[in-house]
Amino acid sequence: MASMGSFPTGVDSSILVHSGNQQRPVIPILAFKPKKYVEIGSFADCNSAGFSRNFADDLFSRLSLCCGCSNRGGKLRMKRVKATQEGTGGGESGNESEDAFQATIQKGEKVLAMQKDLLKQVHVFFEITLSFVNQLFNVKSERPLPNFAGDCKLIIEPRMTSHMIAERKKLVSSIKNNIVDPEGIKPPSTESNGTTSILDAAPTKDETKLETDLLGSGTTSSDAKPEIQQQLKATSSEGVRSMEAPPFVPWNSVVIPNPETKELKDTTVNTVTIDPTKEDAKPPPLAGANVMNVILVAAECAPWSKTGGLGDVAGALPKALARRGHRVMVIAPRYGNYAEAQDTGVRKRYKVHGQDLEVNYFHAYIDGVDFVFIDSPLLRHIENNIYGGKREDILKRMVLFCKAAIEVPWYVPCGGVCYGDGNLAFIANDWHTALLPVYLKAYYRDKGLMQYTRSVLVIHNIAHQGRGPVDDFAYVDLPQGYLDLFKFYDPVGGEHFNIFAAGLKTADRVVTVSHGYTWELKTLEGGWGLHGIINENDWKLRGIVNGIDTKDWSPDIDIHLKSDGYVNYSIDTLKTGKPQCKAALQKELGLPIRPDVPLIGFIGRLDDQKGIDLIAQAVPWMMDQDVQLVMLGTGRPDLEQMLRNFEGQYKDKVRGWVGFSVKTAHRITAGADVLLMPSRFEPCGLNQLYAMRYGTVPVVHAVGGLRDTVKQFNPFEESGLGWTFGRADVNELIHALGNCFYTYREYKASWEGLQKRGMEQDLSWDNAAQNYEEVLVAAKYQW
Ligand SMILES: Nc1ncnc2c1ncn2[C@@H]1O[C@H](COP(=O)(O)OP(=O)(O)O[C@H]2O[C@H](CO)[C@@H](O)[C@H](O)[C@H]2O)[C@@H](O)[C@H]1O
Repeated sequence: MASMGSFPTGVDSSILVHSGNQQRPVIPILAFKPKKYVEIGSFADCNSAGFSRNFADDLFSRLSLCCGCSNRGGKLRMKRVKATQEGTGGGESGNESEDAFQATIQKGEKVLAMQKDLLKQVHVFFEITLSFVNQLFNVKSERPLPNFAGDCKLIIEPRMTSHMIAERKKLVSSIKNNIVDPEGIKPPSTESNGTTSILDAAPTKDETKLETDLLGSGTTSSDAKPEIQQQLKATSSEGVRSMEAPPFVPWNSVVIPNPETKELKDTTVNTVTIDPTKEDAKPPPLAGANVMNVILVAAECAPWSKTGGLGDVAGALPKALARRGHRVMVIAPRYGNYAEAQDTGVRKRYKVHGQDLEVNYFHAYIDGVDFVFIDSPLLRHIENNIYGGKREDILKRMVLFCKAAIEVPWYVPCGGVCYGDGNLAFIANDWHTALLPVYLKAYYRDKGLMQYTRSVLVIHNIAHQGRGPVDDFAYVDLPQGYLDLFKFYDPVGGEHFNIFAAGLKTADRVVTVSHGYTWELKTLEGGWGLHGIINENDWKLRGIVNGIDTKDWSPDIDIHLKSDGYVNYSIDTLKTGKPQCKAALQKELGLPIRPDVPLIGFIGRLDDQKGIDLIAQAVPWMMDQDVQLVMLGTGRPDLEQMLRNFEGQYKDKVRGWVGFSVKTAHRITAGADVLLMPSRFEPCGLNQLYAMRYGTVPVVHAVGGLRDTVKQFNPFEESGLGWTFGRADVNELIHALGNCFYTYREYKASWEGLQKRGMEQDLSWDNAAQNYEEVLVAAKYQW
C-alpha cells in the first residue's frame, strides 16, 4: 500500500475507477483538512455533481479498497500518514508531500468543474433540439400579408392539420424511441424531467388551438365546412412524406443524462454518440449548426427544362446542399406537364402589368429536395423556347415567376410543412430571377417582413442582363422610389433599365461560378457594362467553381451508354470501353469507323460566347490533319447553318448536329477523344468537366472557369489535364490542337496519363456546396 504523498498507481489527479471494461475519470479529492484524516469527498459532493448515491457508494468503497480510505457518515476520509523515505521514494519532507497533495486537490476540483460544465452543455444542446422540433411544427404565421399583388387571394393557408399533427406525433415518438441509453436506462420520463415535455406525443394546447384556429371553434377536421375540408385534403392529398428529425441531431443514439434524478453510472460526459453498427444510423449533417432552409430559384432546371449550364446547376447544386443537411427547395417554372410533380391545390393571383394572373403550384420530392413548379398560362408549353418571344413578354414572365416564387415558403406546404421565412435564404440565378432580391427588399424587408430571409444572386453569365428602355420599369410593379436601382447608364446602352444591375445591388451576397470569372467581371471587357457595380459590391462577391452531377455524368453508370453499341466504362476499363463508345458514335453518325483517328467533339449553345467563329476558321486546317469533328448545338440561325455547311462540305469527316439532344451530348462526351471549347468567355463551363470525367481530353481557351479547371499539359513532368491557349485567336487554337494531335498519335502513354488524371479528379458538387453554405451563412448574419 502506498503512503500519503504517493497515490497508488492509477489514482492521481483524475482517479480512475474500473467498472466493467471501462475506465472513467471520476471526481477526486474535494477538500483538505490538516487533521488526522483528510476528507477527500462526500456523498453531497457526488449528488451536486449529478451522481447518484449508489455511484458514490461504489466509488467510495473502491477508493477504500485501493488507498485505505474510510467512509464515515457519508464522508470519505483518507488517513494522514507522515511521509517516509520509503513511502515517498526518497528524502521528501512532509511539507513537500502536503504541497503535492494540495496540488492534487486543486486539479481534482478543476476536473469536477469541467464535468459539471459539460453536463450543463449537454442539457442546453438538448433544449435547443427540442425547441427546434417545436418550431418545425408550429408553422402558423401571424404576419400580415403584404399588399404585394393587389388583391392576391390566399386560398389555402397551410397550418397544422390533423394529418400534420399525426405526423408530428410520429416524429416525436421516433425521437423518443431513438433516445438510447447504452446501459439500458429508459429515456427520461416527463414527470422526472421537465425538459422532455415538448416531446410528449399528446397534442399540446397549442396544437389543439391550432386545429381550432384552422377549423373554427367546436369543429374538428372531419366536421369542417366542405370547402375547408377540400382544402385540407388538397394540402395533404399528395401524402405528407415522412418527416425527418431535425437534421442537426444524430437521433440514433442520444444519451441524455439527468443530473437531478437519473442514476448515471457512466460519468463520461461526451454523451452524444453515433452507433455506426445500426443500419439506419444517420450521421450528423455536414452543415452542423449552419443548417438552413434554402430555396434556389431558376428559370430552368434539369432534367425538366434546360437550355444550358444553368439548368444543370439548378438540378444538381440543391441536392448537394440537401446532402449537407439543409432543407432545400428548387422553384422553377412549369413549362410542360412534368410527370413527377403533383398539384398542391394552392392557387394564388398576382398582378403583372395590370393583368390579374393565377398561378398553381406543383410539387415533387426527389433526392432530398423539394421541387416546386409554378404553373401559369404565361409559362406553359414554352419548354423549347424558354427565353423566346418579345422583350416585354419575357419580362412579364419573369416578373410573375419572381412574385410567385418569393411567397412559396409561406403558402406551399412541402411534406406538409411550409418552409416559413425564418432562417431562410433564396439563391436567385442570372437576370431572369434577379428581381427576386429586389422584391424581397422592396415588398418585404423594407416593410418589416421576412426579416430573417436573405438572398444570394448567382452570376452564370453577365452578358445577358434583362436590359430595356427605362419605361420597362412599369412592368416590374414597384414604387417609383425603386427606379434608381434599375436605371443605369453605359456607353453602349446609354440610359436604360437593367434588371441584373438592380439584383446585384440588392442581393445580400453575390456568387459567380469560377474564380477566373470573378476577376474578369470586374474588368471593362468582362463586366459587360456592369463592372462598376460589381467593383462597388466586391465585398459581397465570391467565386465558386461549379461541380457536376455525378449521377448523371459518370461513364460507369451513364444511362445513355447502355445501348446502340455504347458501353459503360470506368478508369479500369477505359482502354476497352472508350474505344467501343468511339466506334458506336462513329457508326451512329455515319462516320468511318476508325479507331486511330482523333475524334474532336464540340457541344454548346451556338452564339458568340462559345467561339464558334474560331472553330470555323480552324476547320480547313483540321481537315488536313486526318481527324473527325462532331459538333452539337443550337442557337443563332447563321451558326446553325454553318454547322450544316461543314457537314455538307466534309461528309466523311464532319458531323454538324443542329438540335438539343441530351443523349447525343452524353454520347459525344464518351465517344470523342478531344473536347474543343474555344469560348471567348466562359464563366465556368461544364462540358470540359464532363469531358474530363469521361477520359476525353479538353482543348480550351484559358478564360474564366476554363482556366480554373483545365491545367495545361506538361510533357516533361507528365502533369496537367489538357491544352489551353491564351488568346482567342485561330493560330493559338491551331497550335494547341496540333500539340494535342501529336501527343495523341505519338505518345500513347502520355495520352493515357492525361485521360486518367482527368478521370481521377473529384468534380462532384460536394465541395462547391460547402462553399455555397459559407456564403449563405455569411448572408444570414448580415444585417
Ligand atoms: N445542343 C445541345 N444538346 C444537348 N445538350 C446541350 C446542347 N448545348 C448545350 N448543352 C448542354 O448544356 C450545358 C452547357 O453548359 P455550359 O456550362 O457549357 O454552358 P452555358 O453557357 O449554357 O452556361 C452558363 O452557365 C453555366 C453554369 O453556371 C456556366 O458553366 C457557363 O460558363 C455559363 O456560360 C451542358 O450540359 C451541355 O451538355
